[in-house]
Amino acid sequence: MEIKEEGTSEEGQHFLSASQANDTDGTQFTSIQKSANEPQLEFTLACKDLVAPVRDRKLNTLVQISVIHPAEQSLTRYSSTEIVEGTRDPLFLTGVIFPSEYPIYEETKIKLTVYDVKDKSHDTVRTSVLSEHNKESPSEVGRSFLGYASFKVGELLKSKEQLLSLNLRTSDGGKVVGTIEVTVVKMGEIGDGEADHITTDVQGQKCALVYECTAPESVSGKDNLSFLNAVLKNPVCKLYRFPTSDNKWMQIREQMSESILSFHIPKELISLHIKEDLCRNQEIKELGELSPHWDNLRKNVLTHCDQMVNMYQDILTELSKETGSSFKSSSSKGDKTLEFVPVNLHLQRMHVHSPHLKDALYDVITVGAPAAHFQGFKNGGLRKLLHRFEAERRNTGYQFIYYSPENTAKAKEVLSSINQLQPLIATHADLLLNSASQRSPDSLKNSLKMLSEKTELFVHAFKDQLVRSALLALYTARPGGILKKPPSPKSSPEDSHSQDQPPPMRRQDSIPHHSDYDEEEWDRVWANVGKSLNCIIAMVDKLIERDGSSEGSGGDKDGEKDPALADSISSHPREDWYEQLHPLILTLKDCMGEVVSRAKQSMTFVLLQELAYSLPQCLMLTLRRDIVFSQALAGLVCGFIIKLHTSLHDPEFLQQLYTVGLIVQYEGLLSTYSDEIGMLEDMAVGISDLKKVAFKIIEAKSNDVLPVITGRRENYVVEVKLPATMFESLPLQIREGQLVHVYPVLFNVGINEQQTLAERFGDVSLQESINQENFELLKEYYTVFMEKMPPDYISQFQEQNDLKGLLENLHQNVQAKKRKNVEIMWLAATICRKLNGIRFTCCKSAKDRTSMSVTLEQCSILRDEHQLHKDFFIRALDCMRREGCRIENVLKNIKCRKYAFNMLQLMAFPKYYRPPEGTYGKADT
Ligand SMILES: O=P(O)(O)O[C@H]1[C@H](O)[C@@H](O)[C@H](OP(=O)(O)O)[C@@H](OP(=O)(O)O)[C@H]1O
Repeated sequence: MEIKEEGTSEEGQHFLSASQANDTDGTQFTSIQKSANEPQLEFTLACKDLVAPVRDRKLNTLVQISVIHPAEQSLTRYSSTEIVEGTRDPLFLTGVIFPSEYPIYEETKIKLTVYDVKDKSHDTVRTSVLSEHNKESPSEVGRSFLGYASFKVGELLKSKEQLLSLNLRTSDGGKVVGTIEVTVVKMGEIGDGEADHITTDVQGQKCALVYECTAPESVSGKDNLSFLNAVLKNPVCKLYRFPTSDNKWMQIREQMSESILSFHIPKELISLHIKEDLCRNQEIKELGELSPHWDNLRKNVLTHCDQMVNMYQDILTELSKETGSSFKSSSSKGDKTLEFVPVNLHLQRMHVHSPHLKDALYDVITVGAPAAHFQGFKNGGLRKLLHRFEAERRNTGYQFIYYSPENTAKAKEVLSSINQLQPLIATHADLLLNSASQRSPDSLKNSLKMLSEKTELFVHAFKDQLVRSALLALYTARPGGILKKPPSPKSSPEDSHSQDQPPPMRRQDSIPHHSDYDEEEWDRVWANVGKSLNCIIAMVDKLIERDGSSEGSGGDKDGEKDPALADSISSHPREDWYEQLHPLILTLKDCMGEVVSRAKQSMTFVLLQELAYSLPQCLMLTLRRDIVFSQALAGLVCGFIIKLHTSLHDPEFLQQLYTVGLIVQYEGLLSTYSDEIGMLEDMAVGISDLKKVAFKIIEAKSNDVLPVITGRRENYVVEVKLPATMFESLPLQIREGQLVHVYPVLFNVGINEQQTLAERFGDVSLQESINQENFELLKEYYTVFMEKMPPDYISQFQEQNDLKGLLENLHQNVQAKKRKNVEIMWLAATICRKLNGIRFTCCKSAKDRTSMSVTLEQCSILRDEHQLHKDFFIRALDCMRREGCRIENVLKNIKCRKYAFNMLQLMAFPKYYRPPEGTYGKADT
């Protein structure tokens, strides 16, 4: 019989669709699907009275689960249990789960093969697909066959109490070598009080394990899940049962899913960059006539900028070929065409069903640290590169005007406001005229209100010294436009500080004053907008007043009009209002046009300065920042959508969304040594840049549920769609479009051998300053949270959570000069969970160290929140690492079931970050 391996990203996880599977070879099979999103079948295993091949040998056993699909006769390896040591009656904690997508039917046959493991270092070190000729696969090395049993799924489901007790037989089918019990697990389906007592002897200790569940409790709402499944792909599911401290069972479903957002967000973002840069290039072209010096600079900038846009377009074309992709493997980290795509992004979910407690979900997004791998780290990462770039720009005396990053950002913001507000004001002005022509006072008042609001915003956007100083600078750059003193932007504190130093703009020092420049002209142009709005307001007041008075005095008590007044009204024909307002609106539009043209040019001139200095370095830095941001944003959007869907039922969470916003906590495991310093420097900036992102929740109008991004580099809004029924259940503020802000924080603790080197011979200051800065950010969020959430909620919240104590503890740990202080990560993660935040764990590839950390976090939660029996902590940890979702993650990344650690590396790891024997080794990463 042919044997295939399942459970790899290549084969096992790309399941047949239900319709495909139901009709294989035209034969109909009996479906066992219960509900679209629930696993189809879950069972646990235990053996009894196993017979050892050699007398008195203590058995170390595992069960390998294989599937014989009814349409084929070949055997597909599906999963394994963990190894239970030293007993003839092993009770396995790792169960078997067939997720909703898996083609399994009542006719499907399951084969259970029990092995005695002699050498653990060989076990689980399996390749993904067995070679046809190699019958003795690496998985058989170090283990010997004890016996097997098989059953049909239908037999199990129809059995009394959904339990089968099967004889294990030798390969010739003759001798019975023990029994194996298969018990169906119905997570959340056993009513309160029902219990199934199992007595077992685990590792020599007798303990009565009670299998008991509380009433079913939907943890996230089934409707939400189906919607969520539109963005999550290729789930890998694992099942465990662990004993609690009062000797009952808890059940754990572990799920790991890819997301199509891995590719969708980068594509959206690159399209936006292209749009933004094309628009900027056009604005630079439209700067008007410049002196030969500036004109040459402009030409040079445009050549480079056009090349850059072409490059983004090429990347987008390449990415667009990746239709349907939802995963970038760790081995593709350095691929140029996939640079914007996050590495190994997954939702890692733990669903806990434990006695007496409500079901709980714990989500962590695992992803490779956002970093520009293709560009490399020879010169460091963004944090250092940006800092160096600014310092050089500030200190180089050359023919450019130095605008600080704050000023450049401000210029982009002004340009963005112009582009947004000008069309809006024009629309509201037209609506006002429309109301006027309909002679509708109420509608006129409403239109005027909207017009005034937007115009005030518009006027406010230019209330900045930067616009004035840039106008002056631009004037000097025009042919013949020269000044005595160089214009210098004064709005940033850094600049006022640098005023004490000699001014850097030496070229302009020698330029004589140009007497023609009228510095007040801009104020006049700008003020004219306000003035023309005031004229409109006055006119509307007048029109409404006249209308009111004519109506009020013209009608008698019966509502009949005085014929004399009726005459006077008819002398103001209907189009009067329109005609009165029309010229004023035209004036407003003209004044606005004048402001826009000047402000746009002056702000574009600021951007030209930034670009003109150190081409192409400046553009390469922007590219690097875009790449890192894209990876970070893809993860964030994924985390946000998952959080939203799983917490939609929680009114406090929804209130938190629009009153406070969400904390997003990143755990970094990078070392501060060699290339990973650069990665950490990239990551720190990428995560900090997420502050520029806000979310808007909108109603989905079609089946396209994918988020849409709007905005430009300084300011993005991600529109997340919800189906009508869910959208309607949201608070009014969110439905009305109030933005949801995010507060990203990063805590990094290097744990590997490289970090040991950094601690002994290198420098850990980068990690220290990141942790300190981010502690301050976390504290700020906490303060806002306490201020803005309702007092009733806060008093209850404080009773249940000692957040203040946790923060104090974190602060002490951040200050302490302790090596590999992983306490920082546990505290930061706990605070994040308690604050309802979004959790992330990252290392270089999100494969090995991340897997250790995320499994440790899961087991620590089970211990602290779900009373995991203390004697089973390590066993639970080993189960998850040996047979859980994370080893599948390694497999799907590098096609090998081994964490890429060697003994030496592991010796440097903190104790609980070391995987069990047999699961690690030299891997070709
Ligand atoms: O190349 P060796 O010496 O085997 O070291 C590995 C590390 O031990 C792993 O920790 C790295 O993976 P993670 O970044 O997922 O932890 C792993 O990263 P990679 O999978 O990206 O190559 C390697 O750096």
